[in-house]
Amino acid sequence: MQNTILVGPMGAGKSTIGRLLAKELRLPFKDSDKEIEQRTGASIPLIFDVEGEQGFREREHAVIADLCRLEGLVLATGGGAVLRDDNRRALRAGGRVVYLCTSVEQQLDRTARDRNRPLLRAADPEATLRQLMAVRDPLYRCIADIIVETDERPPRLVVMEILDRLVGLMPRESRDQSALS
Ligand SMILES: Nc1ncnc2c1ncn2[C@@H]1O[C@H](COP(=O)(O)OP(=O)(O)OP(=O)(O)O)[C@@H](O)[C@H]1O
Ligand SMILES: O=C(O)C1=C[C@@H](O)[C@@H](O)[C@H](O)C1
Ligand SMILES: [Mg+2]
Repeated sequence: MQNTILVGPMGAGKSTIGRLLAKELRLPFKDSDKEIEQRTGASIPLIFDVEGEQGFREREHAVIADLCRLEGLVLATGGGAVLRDDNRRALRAGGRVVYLCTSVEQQLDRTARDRNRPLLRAADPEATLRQLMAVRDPLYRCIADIIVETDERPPRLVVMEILDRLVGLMPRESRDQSALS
C-alpha cells in the first residue's frame, strides 16, 4: 500500500493533519522531524546549534530515505525536506504527495508561540518565511499529486478534503499520459 506524504512550509499543519489523517485511514503515522529527534536523542534546535543546518539536513536525508522505503504510512515531513533533489526523488517515489498550502500570514500566526523552529529565531520571522516560501513553493508544487489549501480551514476540514481528493486520484502514469495527449 502506498504512503501518503505531507509536504509544505512550517505551520502548514503537516504534523497536525498527518496525525488526524492516519487515524482516519487507520494507518501508522510517522513524522520525519520526530524521527530525527528520536534517532539523535536531541531536539531540533539543539541539532541546529551543535551541527548547524547542514548537519540537520544530513540527518533529515537519512530519515526521509528510510521512511520512504516503508509502506502504508502517513508521513509528515519537515518544511525543508524538499530542498535536496535526492529527497524530492525519494518522496515522489515513496507515495502520494500532498502539498498543504498556507499563506505566510497564517504561518506566522500558527508558529508565533512555538520556539522549536530554529529558522524562525530570526530578527524578522516574516521576512524569513517569505524568503523560504519563494524558494520552496515551486519545489512543493513540482512533487505534489494534490495541493490543498489550509488557510482559515480547521484541520478536520482539511483532512476531509484530502480523503476526498485521494479517492479521486488517478494512478500517476494515467495522469502523466493524459497531460501529454
Ligand atoms: N488548519 C489549521 N487551522 C488552524 N491551526 C492549525 C491548522 N493546522 C495546524 N494548525 C496549528 O498550527 C500549529 C503548527 O502546526 P504543525 O506543527 O502541524 O505544522 P507543521 O506543518 O508540522 O510545521 P513544521 O514544518 O514546523 O513541522 C499547531 O499549533 C497547530 O495546532
Ligand atoms: O522549514 C524548515 O526548514 C524546517 C521545518 C521544520 O519542520 C524542521 O524540519 C526544522 O525546524 C526546519
Ligand atoms: Mg511538523
